[in-house]
Amino acid sequence: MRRRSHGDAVDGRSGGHDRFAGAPVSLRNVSRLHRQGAAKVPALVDVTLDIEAGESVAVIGPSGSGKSTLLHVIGAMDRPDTGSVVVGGTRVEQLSRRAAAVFRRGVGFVFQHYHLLPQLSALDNVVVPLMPVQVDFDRVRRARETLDAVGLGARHEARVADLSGGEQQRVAIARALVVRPRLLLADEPTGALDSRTGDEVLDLLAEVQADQGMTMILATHEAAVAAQCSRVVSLRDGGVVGDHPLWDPRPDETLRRATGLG
Ligand SMILES: Nc1ncnc2c1ncn2[C@@H]1O[C@H](COP(=O)(O)OP(=O)(O)OP(=O)(O)O)[C@@H](O)[C@H]1O
Repeated sequence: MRRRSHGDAVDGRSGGHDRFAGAPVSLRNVSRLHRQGAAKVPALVDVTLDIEAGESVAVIGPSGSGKSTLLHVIGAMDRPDTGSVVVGGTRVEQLSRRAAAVFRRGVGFVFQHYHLLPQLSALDNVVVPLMPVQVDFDRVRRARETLDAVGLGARHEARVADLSGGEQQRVAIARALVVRPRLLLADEPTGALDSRTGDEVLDLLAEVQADQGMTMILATHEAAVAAQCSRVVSLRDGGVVGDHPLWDPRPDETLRRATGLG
């Protein structure tokens, strides 16, 4: 895996490396029932999970096992029916709508389908998350530096619709990083990419996570993607059925043994 030097900061401050603390994440007995017409679908069932500050955790499981719902309740995009979600000392499930919106501004989200504004430039997309907040720095400068850090130095002014899938995902990662998140949530971040481009995006995510020290939670159903993280949590039918560190220097092997995937 490529590693950037520590002097090559991603966070947009000049003057070298600027690592900041990740947020610990703690879920206690979290359940979430989705309604589908008359039916009730248990998306999360009594999930208890502790993630340390700065950990990188893959959440794996088959389609419908609750991976996205888990990320959504951690990131205040959805609210559990029961249980508690604490992120960096904040009781997320108790936040008002307004407070949840403020909380989300400090979380980096990366989605499978990028969720960018396609008619705007790469630069404008990265500036957008900084617009609602009072800042004492130059937004455009920080956005430019963040795009440079994800390898898009030459594409600032390009319309997102004209970029390749891999470039679009890099813009989405820059958009997530520009707020200097203490928590990065990535939902199938390589799901729409070919394997080579997907590997490059994964390398980038692993690099920024290691450089900046934020907590990262990455949902995937691919063993090779999960192997980029230091711990794998397996979900099935909304419940945690496995939780393994990936300590082996051959993570694919460890993952296969630990989870039966791959
Ligand atoms: N907004 C929603 N309304 C109704 N049902 C939902 C909603 N979101 C998720 N579900 C259901 O909850 C269950 C868990 O879905 P979730 O998307 O969290 O799983 P997943 O593991 O991320 O799946 P995939 O890998 O296919 O994205 C599924 O049965 C899904 O159909």
